Amino acid sequence: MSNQAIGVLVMSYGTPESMDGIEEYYTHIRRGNAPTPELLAELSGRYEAVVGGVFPLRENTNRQVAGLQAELDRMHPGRYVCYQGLKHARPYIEDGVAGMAEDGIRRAIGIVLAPHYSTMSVGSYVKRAKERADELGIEMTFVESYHLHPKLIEALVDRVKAALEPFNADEPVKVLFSAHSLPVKIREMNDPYEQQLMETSAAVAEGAGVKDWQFTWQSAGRTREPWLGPDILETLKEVSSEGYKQVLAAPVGFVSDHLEVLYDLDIEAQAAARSMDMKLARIQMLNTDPLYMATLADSVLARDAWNS
Ligand SMILES: CC1=C(CCC(=O)O)c2cc3nc(cc4[nH]c(cc5[nH]c(cc1n2)c(C)c5CCC(=O)O)c(CCC(=O)O)c4C)C(CCC(=O)O)=C3C
Ligand SMILES: [Fe+2]
Repeated sequence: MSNQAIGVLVMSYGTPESMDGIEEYYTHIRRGNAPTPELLAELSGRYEAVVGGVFPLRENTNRQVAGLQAELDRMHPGRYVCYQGLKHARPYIEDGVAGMAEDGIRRAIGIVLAPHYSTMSVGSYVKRAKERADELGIEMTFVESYHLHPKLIEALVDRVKAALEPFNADEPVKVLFSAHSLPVKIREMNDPYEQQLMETSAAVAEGAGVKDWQFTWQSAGRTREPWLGPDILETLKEVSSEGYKQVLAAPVGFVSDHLEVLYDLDIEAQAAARSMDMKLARIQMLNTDPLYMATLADSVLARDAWNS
């Protein structure tokens, strides 16, 4: 059975389904190596602190996939069918590709719910999808990044402006753009991740009229190898020692409310800022912002080589 529709594999990091699923999830992230009891307890503690039985990334990813489908239907009724594929949870990336094959899809486009390309992030999603698609005879192309898409920048500019409003306008505010750290070894691979993040940050700062900003990393992994820094906790100390009392966190490397934002920023960084007597606010995440949904849809259409 052949299906003329174009499959759209929407890929995201994935999150456990419940507290009981954290060990399996963490084992998958660690490539099959079960975490030590200490590591497991530490991660479970972070989820417990924010979610209380709900894992917001799952709902948000579901809503983003539905939002993209609706936007594609509006632009090209009936041409595209979205499937979900997660990196570390079910439905896995391979399950999403298999679902397309079951429906008779022969041609597909892959896109990741993360704007910036790294071989260690988007590159690994693409590799897994492509391997399964090759096995199943699906012709597949990929959106690699969309970090400077004008609608993405506009959505982030709106959020920075809105989040700056409640600050005291007579005192300086430091804007800290941030993203998930990666192992320092990406620098040897000529990886575009850092440059793309700097480009997004500079474009958003310019659009929002922000002059006083810097980029910082967050959420480095718990491994022995060195990760990109400085971490936001160090940067907050530095900014405090320079005399700042007001800071806005703009985690432009993420598109959804999830652990790295709700714990690492809203609980951990917030506590650090409070201890230094600084006011720390955060921009709202994109989630299903119509401008973000349009960014994804535009990027899919631009990759549709079969569109005559
Ligand atoms: C680049 C990047 C993004 C952004 C791009 C993208 O979205 O893809 C991202 C997002 C996310 N990372 C997340 C969670 C975790 N990441 C971990 C560990 C790791 N992340 C890495 C990279 C990234 N991660 C890497 C290189 C590791 C080390 C292990 C490995 O080499 O793979 C660990 C293990 C424990 C720890 O180290 O903290 C957890 C729990 C969640 C979901 C939160 C939720 O459930 O709400 C999200 C959205
Ligand atoms: Fe991560």
